[in-house]
Amino acid sequence: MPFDHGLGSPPAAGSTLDEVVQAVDDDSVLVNCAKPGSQILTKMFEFERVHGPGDSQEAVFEEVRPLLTSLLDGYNVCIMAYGQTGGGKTHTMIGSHHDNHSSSAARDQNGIIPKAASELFRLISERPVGSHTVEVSVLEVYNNEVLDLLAKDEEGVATGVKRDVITTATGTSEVPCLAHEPVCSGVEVMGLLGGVLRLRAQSPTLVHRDSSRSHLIVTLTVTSRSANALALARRMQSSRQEPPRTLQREFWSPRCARRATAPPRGRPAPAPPTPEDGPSSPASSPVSSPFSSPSPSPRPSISQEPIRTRLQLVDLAGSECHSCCRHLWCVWCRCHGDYCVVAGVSGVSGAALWESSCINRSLSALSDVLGALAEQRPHVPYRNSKLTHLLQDSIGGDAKLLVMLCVSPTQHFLTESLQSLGFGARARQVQRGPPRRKNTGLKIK
Ligand SMILES: Nc1ncnc2c1ncn2[C@@H]1O[C@H](COP(=O)(O)OP(=O)(O)OP(=O)(O)O)[C@@H](O)[C@H]1O
Repeated sequence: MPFDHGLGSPPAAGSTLDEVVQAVDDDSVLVNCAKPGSQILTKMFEFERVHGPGDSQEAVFEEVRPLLTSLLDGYNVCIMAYGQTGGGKTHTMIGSHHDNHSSSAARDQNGIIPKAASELFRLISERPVGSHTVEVSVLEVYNNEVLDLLAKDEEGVATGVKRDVITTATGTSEVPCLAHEPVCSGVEVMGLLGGVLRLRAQSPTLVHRDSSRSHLIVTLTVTSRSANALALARRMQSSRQEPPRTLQREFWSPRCARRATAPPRGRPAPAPPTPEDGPSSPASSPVSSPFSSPSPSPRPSISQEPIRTRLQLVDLAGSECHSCCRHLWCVWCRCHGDYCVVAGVSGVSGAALWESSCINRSLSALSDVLGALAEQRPHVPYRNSKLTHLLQDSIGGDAKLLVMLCVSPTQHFLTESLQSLGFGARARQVQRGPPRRKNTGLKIK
């Protein structure tokens, strides 16, 4: 990584002496350090897949691709990047050309979010027209506050509106009033994201000039409608009959409902609602309905209700060990809890220190949650931070979860790399139930 050689004296060209973290094969990382005057450290970590510095963004995305099929097959999916500041999380999740994701050079450098968004719409294009609709929401967790980056003020400008996280009656976490934007292509997703990324908190750290000081959570919510419901909708369209007005309420999002009556330019109109979309039966509707005719119609069933699945893409803020504890055997939790506050003596102070402390506390809370889940403790402290409360359903729930660890190979960042690898090892110990598929009746062709 560029910052690896930005501190201290750069190693001679081609030198690997400074590299103490190595990808030894497809699934193993070897940490091998013989620092003069200290004990030799040799430690092996195993993961599902390990990529070296030479691997392209496309190669990394290949790990993610199958999860998008899972998303359309009814699973929730969460992909998060974890690692020290400057370690390559934003590069991995978004890419290094934030502004223009569509030129071919930029496409090579695109990260998981733009690639996943276009792959998702490619997969949707292979399914029956109108069977899937997608909405995007963007949240930032900054200084332990949740900001809705798509929410607009009265003048229609996105400014980042503070939101709450609540636990619903069913025990899941939810953000009331969260803004969702309907999207129809990967380019549209990145256009929206490009517009709001400028709101994301950024400031320099000791090792990274453009460090993101907040956690970013981009969520693509897919609403899928079964083949039966679609067939019925088409029959209605071909007979040019209007659906009963009351049924329009059954779209889950008010924005979708608006779109059903007036689709924006360039977007296909969604299929009209069907009786199976909602609980109101034609008999109870005061409006004369085509479905009250004696002609046979598909029986309402669970499989005909729209289902929602969520793809959460998380670019975590970078963990940061300050120089007060930057030595080989530093215990990582010391600089990820309250101890961080004393790091002011190392040159970080005021707002930057507070930011840093909030980031480290929330990452510490994330690690605590993983620890509680790994040890199958009866209480999992999700609510100790907004980050873990928000991600509760993905970390401990029924989602397919992929954690991407971004580590530096150099000795200078050994402490941080060991900490990140330890976090990954802990995440692997978590034994959850198998990911749960939504709406078993949904048949996807
Ligand atoms: N694999 C890589 N190949 C080329 N450049 C990279 C790679 N990883 C990171 N970089 C570059 O290194 C710099 C830091 O990366 P990035 O912004 O992704 O770090 P980060 O982990 O998100 O940091 P922070 O947590 O401080 O925001 C960027 O300029 C990025 O383009």
